[in-house]
Amino acid sequence: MGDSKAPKAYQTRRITFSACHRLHSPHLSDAENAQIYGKCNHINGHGHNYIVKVTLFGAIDPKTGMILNMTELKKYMEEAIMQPMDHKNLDKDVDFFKTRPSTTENLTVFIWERMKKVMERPDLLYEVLVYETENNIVKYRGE
Ligand SMILES: Nc1nc2c(c(=O)[nH]1)N=C([C@H](O)[C@H](O)COP(=O)(O)OP(=O)(O)OP(=O)(O)O)CN2
Ligand SMILES: [Zn+2]
Repeated sequence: MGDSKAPKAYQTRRITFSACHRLHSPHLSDAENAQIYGKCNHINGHGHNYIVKVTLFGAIDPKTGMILNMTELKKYMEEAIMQPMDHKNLDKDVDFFKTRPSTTENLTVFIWERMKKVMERPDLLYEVLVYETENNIVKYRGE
């Protein structure tokens, strides 16, 4: 069976990491920041146990039975997500968030861009889903 006729599937791996941040935009005044972000703008910051789900979409290789070995995906997620963000202060330790607020929306974009850089087959990347809390969830598909 050629690759074009192989069935396609979605493959997801989940990881968690811990980080602290505060919501503060360099594009807004202190008063605007306080008004828009409220308690999340507090100077002391606060922490989250983030959950990230990365989904790939692609053909199931007829020989291996896999889209991508989960061990490879784990390695990519370690490099793209855990190394820069786990147990870090997102605003101070990650350059990406020095020019934009560390919202969950921007986290999904950061993870998407990092995954694209580290993956050997970046065309397989389909979706990045981030739970900031169990109630606050953002997904990004590179649009
Ligand atoms: N659009 C966004 N809005 C908010 C974001 C965000 O990333 N994108 N983030 C925050 C804060 O970082 C904040 O930590 C949210 O915490 P909290 O309000 O405590 O979380 P919950 O909504 O889960 O808490 P409840 O108990 O359900 O109130 C704020 N806004
Ligand atoms: Zn927060």
